[in-house]
Amino acid sequence: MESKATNCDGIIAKAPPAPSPLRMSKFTTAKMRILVTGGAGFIGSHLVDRLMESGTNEVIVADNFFSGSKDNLKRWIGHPNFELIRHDVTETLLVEVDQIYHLACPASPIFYKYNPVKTIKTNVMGTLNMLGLAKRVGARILLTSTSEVYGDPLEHPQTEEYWGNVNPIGVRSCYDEGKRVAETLMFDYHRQHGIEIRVARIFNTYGPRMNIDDGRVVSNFIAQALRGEVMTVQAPGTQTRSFCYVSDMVDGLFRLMNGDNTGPINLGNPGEFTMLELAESVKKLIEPSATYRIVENTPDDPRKRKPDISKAIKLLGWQPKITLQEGLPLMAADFRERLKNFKSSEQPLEA
Ligand SMILES: NC(=O)c1ccc[n+]([C@@H]2O[C@H](COP(=O)([O-])OP(=O)(O)OC[C@H]3O[C@@H](n4cnc5c(N)ncnc54)[C@H](O)[C@@H]3O)[C@@H](O)[C@H]2O)c1
Ligand SMILES: O=C(O)[C@H]1O[C@H](OP(=O)(O)OP(=O)(O)OC[C@H]2O[C@@H](n3ccc(=O)[nH]c3=O)[C@H](O)[C@@H]2O)[C@H](O)[C@@H](O)[C@@H]1O
Repeated sequence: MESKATNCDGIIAKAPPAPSPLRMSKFTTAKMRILVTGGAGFIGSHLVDRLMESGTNEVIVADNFFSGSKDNLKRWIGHPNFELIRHDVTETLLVEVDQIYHLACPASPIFYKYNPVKTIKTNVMGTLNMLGLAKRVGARILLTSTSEVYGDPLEHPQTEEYWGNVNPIGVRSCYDEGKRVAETLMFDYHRQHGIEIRVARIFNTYGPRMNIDDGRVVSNFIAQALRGEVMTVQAPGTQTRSFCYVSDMVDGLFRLMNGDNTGPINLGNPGEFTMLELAESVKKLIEPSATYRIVENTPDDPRKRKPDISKAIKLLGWQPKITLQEGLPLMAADFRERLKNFKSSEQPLEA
């Protein structure tokens, strides 16, 4: 079967490995079989919901539960179309699938800096293993790369043509450079072996189900505001980010996987806010009594970030629908519920 996908240079790659004979049979009633690595995490579990709710897929999640949790998937455990495998992507995995969404990688800076060597292994060996699987079974593979490939950007907003400004030896490099190598591997497998690839560059995404102690800014501010703690704005507070609500992100990933373009494609919400503005929004929309203070920042924190999403609009017909003003209260409702449950499960211990 000829690959219709064009790569970033507009070049049509050689034909991909053939999918299984079952998949090619016009008599098959089999559902599309989809592997989601990192499917127990924040974005992954929302993606699993979307794939399972369609009713036309079998979904296999492979996750080592480093930053994800079975809780995120509890509504699907036991469903005949769903399988959950405890698996570390730095090891090989042999499963017969048609599509692979490769998300496995800790995403919060606190988590990815915890064991930086493991983060690099996850990005490099994990992506190699998933590409090897894609090659063996003829599956299409999508990598969730990141806006961090642009580093501390010298161009603003960031287009896909920008090559980035990344410190190769800093404390964020395990993630930033790891994802850059993962992208390189995707395109080399595409050019050399004809693998059908899709590369999404995701910009800061937030929403229900983020870990309450995830450490990223939106979850930190909301959890702090709801717990009556002071919000920690890292200096100088004028650094910017563009925040995308998770349902919009899942829709973008789905369109990219099922469209004809390899990417890389920026997926994010172009609305740009300083961290001080974010703290003010949390105060206004969620907890009027909330306060903030400026605290020390970490090295190499990008000073500004905003996606140019012209390609996603043109090639995927995609753009985010949910504004930060709409998304923050939706996330806060989920956090309120979970903090309440946490408190009530703590009570017997205190008694
Ligand atoms: N959320 C964002 O703002 C954002 C932005 C850019 C890119 N991304 C990318 O999207 C993906 C998902 O991010 P998220 O926010 O859901 O993070 P997350 O930490 O909630 O999810 C990552 C999942 O991968 C699993 N995992 C980590 N290392 C693994 C390994 N070696 N083997 C198997 N499983 C492993 C974790 O247990 C977790 O379930 C990541 O690849 C991340 O780099 C996210
Ligand atoms: O979107 C991306 O591409 C990447 O964004 C994140 O990186 P970062 O933007 O640094 O995410 P946060 O930790 O949420 O920090 C955002 C900003 O908030 C600030 N911050 C963070 C936490 C906090 O408590 N207070 C605070 O002001 C940080 O200094 C930073 O300027 C993560 O690296 C990845 O999830 C993802 O790949």
